[in-house]
Amino acid sequence: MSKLTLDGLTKKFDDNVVVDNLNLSIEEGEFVSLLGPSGCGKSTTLRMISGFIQPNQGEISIDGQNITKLPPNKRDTSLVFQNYALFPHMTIADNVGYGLKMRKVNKQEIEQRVNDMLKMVRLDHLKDRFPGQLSGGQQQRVALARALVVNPSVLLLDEPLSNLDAKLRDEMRSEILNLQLKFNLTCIFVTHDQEEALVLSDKVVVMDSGHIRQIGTPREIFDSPNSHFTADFVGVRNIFSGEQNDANFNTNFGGQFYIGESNHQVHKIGIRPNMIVVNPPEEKEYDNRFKATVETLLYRGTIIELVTTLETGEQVIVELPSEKYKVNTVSVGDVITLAWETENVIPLQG
Ligand SMILES: Nc1ncnc2c1ncn2[C@@H]1O[C@H](COP(=O)(O)OP(=O)(O)OP(=O)(O)O)[C@@H](O)[C@H]1O
Repeated sequence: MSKLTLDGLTKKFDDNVVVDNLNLSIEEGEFVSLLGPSGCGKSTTLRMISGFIQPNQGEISIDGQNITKLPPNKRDTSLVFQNYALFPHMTIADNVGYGLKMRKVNKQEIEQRVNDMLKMVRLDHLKDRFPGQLSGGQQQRVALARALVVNPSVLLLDEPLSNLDAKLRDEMRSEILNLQLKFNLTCIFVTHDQEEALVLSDKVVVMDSGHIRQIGTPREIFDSPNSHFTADFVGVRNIFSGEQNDANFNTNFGGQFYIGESNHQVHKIGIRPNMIVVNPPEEKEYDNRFKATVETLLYRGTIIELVTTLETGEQVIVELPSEKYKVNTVSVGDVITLAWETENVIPLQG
């Protein structure tokens, strides 16, 4: 039996359907990310699971028990918010112990569990402070401790890292993963950041306009996005529309790319910018080799980004590793050769 099941979950605000007939099963100990752009219904889904929003239709079950109508405090879930949502006039220890107090756990046990949890997130030395006296990263660790101290069956995380700077975000990611493994937690993590979803998750659920577009392991989502939407979301910046003709793909611009045999008709293809080779040696064979003019060049630290145009008019974005292509190897206006292997072409269903 799955730990958590969403069955036909639907939420409307007035006439606006923001979550549309969502079906999803999550296994015990699984870390699942809901990944999608702002407004696609991720937070609404999480709030329905936690009980803060009632669905119009559908059912939510934990361990096979229908919890759809239960109030938040009767569900075995904890929600961690993006803005921490700590109680400003309570000490850190009281914040962490709040859920236990509400559950009428005795004082001595509360103290013990709060201390243990604060040690776990390395904040026991700050337990008498107030939230305003802590940094953003520390406050987020308190919020995590507060969520975990009640031993939830399912931990719900709503963009918990988006207010933190890059370095702290990395640290918190590891912290969350360590805690998840330690407690074998079932986690649902909402994010619009593809890297975060890929790093943390066992399973990624890509959402668009209230619908699930794709479910897969991080590797499946990254290597084999099934649609234009998912491909675009995970960094496949070159997507061409057109028609397949045997092993070739004729783009709407009139270019012809070799894509090899395919089991089904392909109407779009994608190629990652880092999979395109610039000025390969003449003797090296590629299925696809085209002349292109460099339109813009952007130095982005570890990579150099080129926007180029093929003779047939397709725009092709290329990312070159900076260490390999020194300054002035390629300049704006240059006509260069682009090449890519057929195996790096991603067929898209739509
Ligand atoms: N209480 C509400 N009343 C009316 N519309 C709402 C309400 N809450 C959310 N919405 C709308 O529902 C849609 C989905 O919102 P939701 O917060 O679930 O998206 P999201 O994917 O989590 O986006 P974000 O990352 O920006 O939070 C949006 O169009 C939003 O404006």
